[in-house]
Amino acid sequence: MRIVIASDHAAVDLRLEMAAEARELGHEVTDLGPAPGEALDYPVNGARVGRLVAAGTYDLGLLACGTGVGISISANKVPGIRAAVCSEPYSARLSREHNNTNVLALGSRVVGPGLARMIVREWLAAEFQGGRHARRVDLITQIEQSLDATAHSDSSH
Ligand SMILES: O=C[C@H](O)[C@H](O)[C@H](O)COP(=O)(O)O
Repeated sequence: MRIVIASDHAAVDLRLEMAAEARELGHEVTDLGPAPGEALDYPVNGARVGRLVAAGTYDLGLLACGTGVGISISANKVPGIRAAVCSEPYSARLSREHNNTNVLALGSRVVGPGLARMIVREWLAAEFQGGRHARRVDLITQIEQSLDATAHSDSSH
């Protein structure tokens, strides 16, 4: 698969580890940086990766910051992005199988390199299961597009 990866300044080493794992698994990986020593605010690269995945330029995105939280929130602001921050492989796998995540975020101050590689491996190997999960992911998309019935009933209060 075509994968785009990026981080902020707090997660350069972890990002390189994640990129290496994806490449070793045979994926085509584009690394947007930043370079070691370069300061970069996490929303910049969260949004960049989100836009590139939402546009279909890449199949999946990998992100990292200190906790994975800020950069995943940033990516999730892009319509069409379902980013999950994970610190163990089970949630990473289920995030693909049930939630059809298209971006995975990890925290460099949360997980070590070995666990990060395992999480990336599990996430990349998993596949969306569809079925009842597709209905729920469609509901998420409707929320994003303000098309869900709940949004209309809320507006009457
Ligand atoms: O969610 C935010 C991330 O964990 C950032 O990596 C973190 O806030 C960066 O902090 P600092 O600039 O103090 O390294």
